[in-house]
Amino acid sequence: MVHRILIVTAVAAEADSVSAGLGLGAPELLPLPGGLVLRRHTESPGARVLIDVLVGGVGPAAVAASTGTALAYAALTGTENPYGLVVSAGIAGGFQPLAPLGSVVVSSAVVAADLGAQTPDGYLTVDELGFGRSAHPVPKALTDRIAAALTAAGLPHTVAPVLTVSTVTGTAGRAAELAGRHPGAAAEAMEGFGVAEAAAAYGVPVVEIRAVSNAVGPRDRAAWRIGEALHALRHTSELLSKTVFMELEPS
Ligand SMILES: O=C(O)c1cccc(C(=O)CC[C@H]2O[C@@H](n3cnc4c(=O)[nH]cnc43)[C@H](O)[C@@H]2O)c1
Repeated sequence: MVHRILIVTAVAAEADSVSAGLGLGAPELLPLPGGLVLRRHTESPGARVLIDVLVGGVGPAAVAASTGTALAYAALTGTENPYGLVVSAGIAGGFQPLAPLGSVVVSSAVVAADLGAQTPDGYLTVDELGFGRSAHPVPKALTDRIAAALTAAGLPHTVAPVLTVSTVTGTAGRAAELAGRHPGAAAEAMEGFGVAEAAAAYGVPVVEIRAVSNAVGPRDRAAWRIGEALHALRHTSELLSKTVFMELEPS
C-alpha cells in the first residue's frame, strides 16, 4: 500500500528547502488543474512512501484553493490511495520569547486569528458568531512524534498553536492583541488555516510546521533572517523524512 503525504508551502523558496531536505532526489513534476505543479518525491520506483510538495500561494484563500485542488485531484484520479497527512510548511513570525529566530514551531492547533468580527465588546470568532470554525486541532500523537525527532537532533522547537493571519503583524500593539487573544501561540503565518480547511474537507489530518524568520511585532524587514529559517526548514524536512514521515501508517 502506498503511503502519501502532501506538503504545502506558500512560495517556491520554501518548497525548495523542503524538497532538498527530503533527500529523495529530483522530483517528478505533475501538472494539476489551475496551473499548479506537484513535485512528487519517491524513495525509488514502486516505492511505498510518496511525498508531494506543492507551492500553494501566499495567504489562506490562495492556499485553500490550491490544496483543495491537489486533494480533489488525488481523490478523483486513478487507483492511488488518498493522502494520509497534509503538512503546511514554511517560514513564519515568532512570538517572543516563545519562538526565537531560527527555531521551529510545530502546531498543536492551526488557528484563524482574524476570521471573525470586531464588536464594541471585543473580538468574536466565527465559532462565537455561529458561522463555522476558527481552529483545527492537530493529533497529539503526531506532534509528539515530530517533537521527539526534533529533540533527538537538538533542533530548537516549540509545540504550540500557530496563528493564520491575512495581514502580517507590523506593530507592537497588534502583536500584544494577538498574544492576549491566543495565549501560548508561538507563531503567525498566512496559510495554515487555509490548508487545514481543505484537509478537513477530505478528512485528512493536518499539521503546520514553521521555521521562524522574524519576530512578530514592529515591522523591520531588514531584521528578517530568511536564510536561517529556510535552513531550519530544510533540516526539519530532512529529520522528518528519515523518521516520522516514513513511519506513518499507510491509509
Ligand atoms: O524573500 C525571500 O527570499 C523569501 C524567501 C522565502 C519566503 C519569503 C516570504 O516572504 C514568505 C512569505 C510567507 O512567510 C510567512 N511569514 C513569515 N513571517 C511572517 C510574519 O511575521 N507574519 C505572517 N506571515 C509570515 C507567511 O506565511 C508568508 O506566506 C521570502
